[in-house]
Amino acid sequence: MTPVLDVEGLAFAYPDGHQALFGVDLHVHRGERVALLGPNGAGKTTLVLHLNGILVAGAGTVAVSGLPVTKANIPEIRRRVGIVFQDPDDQLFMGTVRQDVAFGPANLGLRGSELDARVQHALEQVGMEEYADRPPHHLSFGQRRRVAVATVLAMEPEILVLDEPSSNLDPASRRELADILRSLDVTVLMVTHDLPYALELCPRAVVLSDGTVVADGATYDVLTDDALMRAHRLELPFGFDPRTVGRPVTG
Ligand SMILES: Nc1ncnc2c1ncn2[C@@H]1O[C@H](COP(=O)(O)OP(=O)(O)OP(=O)(O)O)[C@@H](O)[C@H]1O
Repeated sequence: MTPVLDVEGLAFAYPDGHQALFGVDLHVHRGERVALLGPNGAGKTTLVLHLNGILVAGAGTVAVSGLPVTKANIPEIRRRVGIVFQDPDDQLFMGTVRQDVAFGPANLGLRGSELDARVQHALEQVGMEEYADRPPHHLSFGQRRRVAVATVLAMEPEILVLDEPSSNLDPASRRELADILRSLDVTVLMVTHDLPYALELCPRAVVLSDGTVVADGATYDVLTDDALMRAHRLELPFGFDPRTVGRPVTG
């Protein structure tokens, strides 16, 4: 089966010459939830920005369900790969929640009842249907993050990429978002420094360090590999022990 995400030998240097990625390989299959871990400056954001063509590979290839990420394919790639950025305010700019969620599918040409149904479904998936007519800037941060997820889900992406989805959420909102993400029938790639969240949500973790994949395996195995964790500046929160929590439940 073709992986939904196929990254092969991806290397990239920024225009100032800083080499951020060195031959990264990453293959993700449909329905997987994968945590992308690594210390500050490891290259996680740089990798993610290649997945929908914001950055273009210096060397190597990126393909989504077999379609290469190239300039010519960018409109279709952006439909297939939805990125939820860390700050929801980067993604919400219309007068109402409904308008924000409708923006992407309307750009794809959806109209009328088809568009309404798409918006309604996306809002239901994140439990925000009651807020459809509210201005996004009147919502709490956690509610805005959920709406940002809905704007991406409304595009019916093949891969949902989330950058630090648990940041700035209170414990209840954090858990609610985890429940939402678990309930979705979509492939998830989640960049996070929140290692308990990675363990809770993602059966698989990939560790990037200095632009290279240094580990790719079961999240539990990664987080309990003390030497690996120390070598790549990955620290569990005080008092958190994966051994007492166990492995994430699949599905
Ligand atoms: N526009 C840029 N120009 C030059 N170098 C950059 C640019 N953006 C990022 N870098 C460098 O590329 C490397 C990888 O950065 P990147 O933001 O991808 O890391 P990250 O793993 O996402 O880090 P963090 O966890 O802090 O968000 C870093 O050394 C960073 O300083």
